[in-house]
Amino acid sequence: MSVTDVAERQSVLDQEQRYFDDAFHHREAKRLRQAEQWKAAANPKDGAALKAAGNGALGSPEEAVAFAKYETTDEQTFYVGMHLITDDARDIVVYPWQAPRVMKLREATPEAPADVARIVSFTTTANTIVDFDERVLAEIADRLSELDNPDTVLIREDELLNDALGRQRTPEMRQIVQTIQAAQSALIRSPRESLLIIQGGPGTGKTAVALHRVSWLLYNYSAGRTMDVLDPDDVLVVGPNPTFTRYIKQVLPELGDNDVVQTDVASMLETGVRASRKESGEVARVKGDLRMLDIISQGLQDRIRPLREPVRLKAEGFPWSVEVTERDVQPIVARTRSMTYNRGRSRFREELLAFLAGQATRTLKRDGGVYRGDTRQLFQTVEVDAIVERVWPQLSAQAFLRDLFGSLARLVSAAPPGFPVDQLQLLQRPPAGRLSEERWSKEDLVLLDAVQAELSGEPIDYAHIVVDEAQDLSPMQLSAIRLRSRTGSMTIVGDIAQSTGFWARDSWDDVVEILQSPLPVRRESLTHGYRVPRSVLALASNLLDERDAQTLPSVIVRDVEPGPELHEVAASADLAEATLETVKHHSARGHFVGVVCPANRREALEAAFRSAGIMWSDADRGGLTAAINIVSPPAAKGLEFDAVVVVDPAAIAESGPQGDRMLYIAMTRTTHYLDIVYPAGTLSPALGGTQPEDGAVDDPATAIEQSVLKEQQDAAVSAPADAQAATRSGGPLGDDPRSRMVKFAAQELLGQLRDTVGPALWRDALGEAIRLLDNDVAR
Ligand SMILES: Nc1ncnc2c1ncn2[C@@H]1O[C@H](COP(=O)(O)OP(=O)(O)OP(=O)(O)O)[C@@H](O)[C@H]1O
Repeated sequence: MSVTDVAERQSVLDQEQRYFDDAFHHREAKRLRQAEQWKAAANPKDGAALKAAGNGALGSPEEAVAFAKYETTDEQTFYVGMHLITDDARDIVVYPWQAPRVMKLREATPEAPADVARIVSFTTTANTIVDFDERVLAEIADRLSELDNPDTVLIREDELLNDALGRQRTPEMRQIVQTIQAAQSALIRSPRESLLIIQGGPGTGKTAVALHRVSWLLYNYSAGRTMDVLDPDDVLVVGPNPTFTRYIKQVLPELGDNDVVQTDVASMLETGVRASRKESGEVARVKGDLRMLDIISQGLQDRIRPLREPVRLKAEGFPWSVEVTERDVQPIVARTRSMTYNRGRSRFREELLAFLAGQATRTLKRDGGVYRGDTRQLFQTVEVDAIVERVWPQLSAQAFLRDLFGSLARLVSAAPPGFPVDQLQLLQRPPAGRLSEERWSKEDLVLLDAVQAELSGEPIDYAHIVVDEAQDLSPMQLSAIRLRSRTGSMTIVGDIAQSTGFWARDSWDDVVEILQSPLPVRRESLTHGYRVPRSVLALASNLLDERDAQTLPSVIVRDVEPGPELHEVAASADLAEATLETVKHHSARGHFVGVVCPANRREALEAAFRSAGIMWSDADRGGLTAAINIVSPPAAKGLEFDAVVVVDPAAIAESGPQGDRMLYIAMTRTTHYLDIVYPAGTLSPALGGTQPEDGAVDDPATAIEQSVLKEQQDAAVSAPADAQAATRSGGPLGDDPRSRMVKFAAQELLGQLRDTVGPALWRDALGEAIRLLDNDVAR
């Protein structure tokens, strides 16, 4: 850069810094005014409320006022920051990132600049600008017009984004406001009144988008902006488990949104109990089936019984009594049984009393007696309650479910026609001696919640619900979420190729159906991979079948060295030590490490860590509190680390019906380093292990590889000598001009492949290219 350039840059920087200082002055003056208002508030509670609101709206005094500036073709300027800043005349000095006008500006690209001419991004320390980067969209567009894949090039050149992605990971996810990409922005601000489903491969930013969308909604539906106000505590964010919730929980507060309810599916439920029982897969399947709703509903109806024996109730202070029979009770039950169970019960009691009062009045009239009080009080409460209890027993959700599971007859009677009896038998279990001793499973909690809703009506509902990692939810879990949605306005994010567990699915169709939103359904996808390095994704994608491979990110932003490292150990017994060495290597370099370890290896690994004096946190229990974290494969969902060590991949892959998907999830948690530690002879061919002896093709990824190999061999047999030389990889290439040309052409080809299709299809595509080439040469 010439001296003049440096001087010019400095002068621009000084000018921008003056703007920043001025904005800072306005923001801090407002903070002072607010502090005065809090002090002047009538009571401390009002003061605290004002303070909380003010803090959210202003951000921290340490924060830079802005992170970007947009100049439009008609010479308007928009400074953009985390929070709105106005001057004394109430003119806007800095726009908050969620402002609709700003979001539109941020979706400008060189190809579709709309009215954006120039974008300046600022790098700051507190409110001091240390650097800035400017992009003139028209100039970039000119440069890119020559290229086939401008989008990819642009992303690779985006220093701010690449810096953000290359930063060391921490135990908590961070906000990404400054680098939100155009496609992400479009989803963040898609209409509130919809059921939005976002599908995306690992690390495409689904969680980030979902959380920033919450912030966007809260800003754009805040008081003063609309009548249809969305309060923070009217938004629910549901994740798969408490570890995930802890991982994401700082993003919204960082964005200034403090009171959003963030939880996991089990904690969201109203049950009053904790899960302490584990179900087999087949029981879990039945318990997650939506037909359980019918069983619960009918099971409760079955608890309302006829009054088999007539009951005589003595009228106090009079020589007569009133008889209650099934004929008297039956019409009352018919009128009240469509209500929720508990409401129906209390209405039944009221109507029973009204019936008794009517009988008493009639008898008094007949006998010429006089009673000045309320005739309902002529009868003993305990006697009335005894009838109510016989007809309509009082039930808690736990008591009901225990009784239901304790009796096959009850289950059969409650089940809808055609429900297989063997499945009902799976539900049957002997009740514990006392209700407090009953042990409940995760699946039972969802049922208890559904019973609770049938007993006493729907739970607290929310105006907007975000569900992350939604691909694994059972129909009953989805139904529990639906119960909590006031209008059907929801954001559902996940990845079908990461769907595992008892309710693993291959499409979002049933999710849409079960959520039954009356609002328009929008299905969107995110296709750029921001987390997983190219080489890691290439390896992990071998685990996917062809359909799942279609969900892979089509543009991969991260391209880092070294690629995945495979560590073979001679004997199983050495696995823990080898893992320990790898972990030590990373922690010595300050990497945030996740060790994804299957259950069968856990004990030995922990013992090795203990005897080496290594501190670690158990992600399944506490959270990601240490620099080294041991994570079970299911708990790894949604998390990310600088370095991931996968222990015994074969054991992970064999852990369940979607074991390969589970291993894929484990491998794709890394932003940089991946180490796979495995006992000799156990690495699957998909990950580069040797073929099974009988040559059996037991996994579709291997099938793809084999078919390519075979095509290459066939081609080698039939093609002329020159073509054979060209198609075989041969030995390492030299540095002569011909070899350099070949290398260059190969790299070009590879680059084009990367930019065109996902890694799972690369080999196929190359195979096909070779076949076409052979045909050409043969002609
Ligand atoms: N525009 C962006 N700017 C900076 N960082 C980003 C951007 N988009 C995504 N990221 C980062 O990429 C990483 C992956 O994002 P995120 O966890 O939201 O992906 P995901 O699609 O939910 O992944 P998974 O399916 O594995 O759960 C995170 O660290 C996130 O902050």
